[in-house]
Amino acid sequence: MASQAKRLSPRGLKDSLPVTDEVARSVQEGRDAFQRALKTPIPLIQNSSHPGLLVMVGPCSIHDTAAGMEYAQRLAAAAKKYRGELLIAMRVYIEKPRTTVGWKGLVHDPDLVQGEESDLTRGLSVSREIMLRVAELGLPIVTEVLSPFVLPFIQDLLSCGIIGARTTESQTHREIASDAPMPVGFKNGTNGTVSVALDAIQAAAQPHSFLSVDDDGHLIDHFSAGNPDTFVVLRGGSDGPNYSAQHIRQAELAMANARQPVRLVVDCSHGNSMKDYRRQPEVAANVANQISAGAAIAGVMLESNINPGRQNISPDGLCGLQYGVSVTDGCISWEETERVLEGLAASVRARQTVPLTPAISVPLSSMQKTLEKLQPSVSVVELSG
Ligand SMILES: O=C[C@H](O)[C@H](O)COP(=O)(O)O
Ligand SMILES: C=C(OP(=O)(O)O)C(=O)O
Repeated sequence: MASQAKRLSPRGLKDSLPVTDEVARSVQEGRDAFQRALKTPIPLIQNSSHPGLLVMVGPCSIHDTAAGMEYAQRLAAAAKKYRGELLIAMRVYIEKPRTTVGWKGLVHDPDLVQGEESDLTRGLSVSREIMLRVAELGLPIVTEVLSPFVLPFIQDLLSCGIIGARTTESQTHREIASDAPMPVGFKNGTNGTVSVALDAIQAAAQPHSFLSVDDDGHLIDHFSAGNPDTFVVLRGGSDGPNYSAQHIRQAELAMANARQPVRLVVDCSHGNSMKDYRRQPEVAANVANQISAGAAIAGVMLESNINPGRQNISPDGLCGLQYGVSVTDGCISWEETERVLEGLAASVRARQTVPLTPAISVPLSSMQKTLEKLQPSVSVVELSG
């Protein structure tokens, strides 16, 4: 028998777990940094105003908030170490879209009771709480935007939203993206079709009238302004991976044909790793090579956890599980993640040491103008001799 419905309001939860001014500032800085990272390609000369390569990294899903926080602390240190080269954001995924059925994430089932009646009210609260604690570390948060009813409880803590492969074609999700106060990435479809993500970014850029939920939990007739800060995430699909240089060029061309700015992120997991987490470093290394050679890739996504692999949910709930191991898709270990981050940072450095000697002779004044347009912090000086 269904239990008695409880009334929930985003305002009630936000009042019990409020953001401080410092957290609000840090979330806004994360949103701005994402915007800048997407707007212009990683510069060929070091430029302090560009935040570097976007790296969205973290567990496939959060099921144990203590392990999630331990991961966040490690990642916050890495984010500091690579500041200026990598813009690191943590995947704090609290909802999981399932191909058929399965655990739907911390929001829906915080006690891992799968199939039995779960405590969604507690799920919302522990999900907001871990996001708040991660944001307090100064780490930008990225999550999949799945339920339109969950988003108002956590939106103020997000620096970026992702619409997953199973919902990129959904009008509801495109409407939500059109109203989001942050950049939103659309994944290609599960079968590998990129055109649906391109359709989505065009739809999300437009204003929409749609039903939404306000802070008091009431349905409202809402009007969105349209979101120009969207991007495509290439995640591969059932027809194989789509991260090769050829795939990147095809995607760039498709975006240009759709009159969209080229903003591409490669997901090293899912279809691109052929669902084998151990392949993610190989995908990341390939992407790193492309980045050092100047490819128009704004960022990468990685599924990573404290310990490698995955495990099935045990009937004993959290007590029956190995610490720091995913209960959804397999993840690379923290040690492997450190190696991948170093490789990505090295690719940004390599891109920025490409010799700038022009192959043809151009007048100094015109070269100076072009360079200053591309890199406002650079000045060209004439050398004698
Ligand atoms: O990223 C996670 C999974 O790929 C996604 O939730 C689908 O999982 P499933 O096919 O195991 O249901
Ligand atoms: C579900 C996910 O990805 P996708 O939508 O690409 O399957 C994910 O990144 O957790």
